[in-house]
Amino acid sequence: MKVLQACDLAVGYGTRTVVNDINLDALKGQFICLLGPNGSGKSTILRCLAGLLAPLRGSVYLKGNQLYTLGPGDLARTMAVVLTERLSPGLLTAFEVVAMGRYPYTDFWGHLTEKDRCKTQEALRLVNGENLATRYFAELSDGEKQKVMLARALAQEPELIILDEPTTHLDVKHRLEVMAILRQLTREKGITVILSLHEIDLALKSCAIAMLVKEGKILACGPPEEVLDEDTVTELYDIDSAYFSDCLGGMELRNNGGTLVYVLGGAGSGARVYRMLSKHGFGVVTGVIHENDVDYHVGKAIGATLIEEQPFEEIGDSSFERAVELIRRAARVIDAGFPVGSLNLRNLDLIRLVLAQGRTVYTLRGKRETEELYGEAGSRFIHCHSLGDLLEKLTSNAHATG
Ligand SMILES: Nc1ncnc2c1ncn2[C@@H]1O[C@H](COP(=O)(O)OP(=O)(O)OP(=O)(O)O)[C@@H](O)[C@H]1O
Repeated sequence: MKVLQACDLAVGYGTRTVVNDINLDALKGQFICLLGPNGSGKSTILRCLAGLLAPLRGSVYLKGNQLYTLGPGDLARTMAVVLTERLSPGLLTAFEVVAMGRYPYTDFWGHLTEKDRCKTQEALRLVNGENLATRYFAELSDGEKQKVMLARALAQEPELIILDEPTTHLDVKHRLEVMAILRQLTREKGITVILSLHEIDLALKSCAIAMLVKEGKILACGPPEEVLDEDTVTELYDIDSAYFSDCLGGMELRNNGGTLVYVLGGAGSGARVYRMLSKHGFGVVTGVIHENDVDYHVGKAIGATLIEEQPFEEIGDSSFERAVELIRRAARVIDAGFPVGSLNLRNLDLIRLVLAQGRTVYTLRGKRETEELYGEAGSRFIHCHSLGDLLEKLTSNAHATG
């Protein structure tokens, strides 16, 4: 069932069109997210879908009816809107603010019936905010206020909720909590949610449909798994200092080179080392790494030089020889403590080769483990007990010749 429909919509202010050609079918229980750079027009679209701004062209239908023909009561019983503007409700408690959401159902004087009180309590429960009921709204934190505003929208018992940047100013816990609540509402209560977000990873993990807005038009609209690929995200935000990995579902800051460090990683042991090195201005080379390894994807996302091997293949001669060449050029070599199996045994040979040349290898393994893996040569490593320790040793003059 289509709850909200936008047909050939153009939105803007006065004579200025902000976004053109918007078409959207929002179905019952669907979670839809608008993504785009600052000023691209997400809020303007949401205001228009919410009936707060008249379209420049085209139409919006709410359950089949032209939005602008509906009276405020009908509208409020179907749609709730949570915008970014902060509410200043004087000395009202959170319960009283949530109860304001009952206005489509109360009498002229706004008297709350027992049912209204129950619905208000229920809305607070749905956002895990029962403990906030008696506190003054003005004294709540941003995250708590956001939950209360969401509860107020729920108290309206709407079929559709429109939210503008509901995760802004929230810490990671509250951000995830708000998204989890919204997702639960779509699944369990069949409420349709349309919101704008700045976090691509949250959109990817929560929404059924992502609408990408840029420079006056809709760049793409569809399941985020399909529309949020590396090239589209780069185009959407004009990013060149970071890279979006659709496999990892997040951004990585680009490695800008510097002293070249060769990292032998695998199975996630390399990822945190790459990030730390990249952050501190080192250039990262890594391998031999299998193309299905998480370290491969992180390495690729930060722009490290990769020496890769086919998934589930033993390390072949050509990748081994390339690794030997790049290790020779690297100023430092790090053994990130990767698990050793039949497919990556030759990475141990690479390390043995470096040791045989009289060079230093920094390792995150314990002494006993290096002795087990490398025999006598195991005593020639520089052991680092943490990433901080590794960084200190890498940068200290004592080991500058690495
Ligand atoms: N009331 C207004 N009158 C005129 N122009 C406006 C008004 N509100 C916003 N704009 C302009 O419309 C454009 C789109 O703004 P909008 O707030 O919709 O973008 P947004 O994608 O939500 O941005 P952000 O991510 O920064 O919140 C901007 O150029 C903005 O300056």
